[in-house]
Amino acid sequence: MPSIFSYQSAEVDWCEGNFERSTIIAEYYNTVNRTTLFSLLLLTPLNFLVLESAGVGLLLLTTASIFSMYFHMTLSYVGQLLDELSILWTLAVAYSFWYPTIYFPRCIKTRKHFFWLTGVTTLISTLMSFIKPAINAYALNCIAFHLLYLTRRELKKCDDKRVHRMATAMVVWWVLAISSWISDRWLCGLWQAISFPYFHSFWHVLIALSLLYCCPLVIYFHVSYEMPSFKPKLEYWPSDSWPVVVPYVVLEESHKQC
Ligand SMILES: CCCCCCCC/C=C\CCCCCCCC(=O)N[C@@H](CO)[C@H](O)/C=C/CCCCCCCCCCCCC
Ligand SMILES: [Ca+2]
Ligand SMILES: [Zn+2]
Repeated sequence: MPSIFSYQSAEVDWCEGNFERSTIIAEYYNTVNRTTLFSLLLLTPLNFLVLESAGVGLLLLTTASIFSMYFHMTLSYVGQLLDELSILWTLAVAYSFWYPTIYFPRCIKTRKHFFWLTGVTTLISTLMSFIKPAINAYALNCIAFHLLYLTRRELKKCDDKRVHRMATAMVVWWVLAISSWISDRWLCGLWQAISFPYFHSFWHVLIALSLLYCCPLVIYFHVSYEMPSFKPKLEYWPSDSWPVVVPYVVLEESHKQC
């Protein structure tokens, strides 16, 4: 019986061929393409200026990215669980810190109670994730649908064009990302037949781009709900008109918009 640390002991194997470009890296392109890390490096200084707690989220996202590299390098059972559980706990921390109070379930009165609810739910999910690891990634992807629902509700109340522009960019990149993820999972035979089994690599790039827009939006709504003495504004670096931009949040004098 192989050890849980052994190469290829994971339940999941992505479409890219194993050990084709290296003898120690199972899926070369899925391992070396680390856009998440690069985009986070860009986001870090910009977001820290606004919200100190964003640092925790960024640290967890960086950890998730490193575990994902380890997973694709080894395709081990431990690698798969580290990859999935680090995403689960990052989402849990993001929900506990930044989930708007107005969306709390009726029985939850304070953020402290919500923190406990998130903690217990995540702990139970962590234990359940060992039962059938192959379905964990599907469950994690479903969380994006809840984020889509929240975004839709927020956009209905908000007429700031910059917020709508950023949310559109986030959703467009996410649609492309999830299409690539599903293509790699379900249509691998087809991609191998045309010698192009790299859609999981595209997923890494595209989900990182979606997160690049998601993080400032999360901060924007957090500040507008929980820090009423500030008015957040979404900006793009170096300027709005550039084709490639880094989005970030600035705080102006209080005058609530959304
Ligand atoms: C100020 C900071 C705010 C941070 C809030 C953002 C919280 C997002 C938390 C985690 C997302 C990490 C996603 C990176 C995944 C990289 C690893 C990976 O590719 N793993 C795969 C295997 O290698 C695995 O199969 C993938 C599993 C599915 C992950 C699904 C994550 C959904 C996250 C939702 C993204 C938001 C985009 C907006 C949607 C409208
Ligand atoms: Ca593979
Ligand atoms: Zn991956």
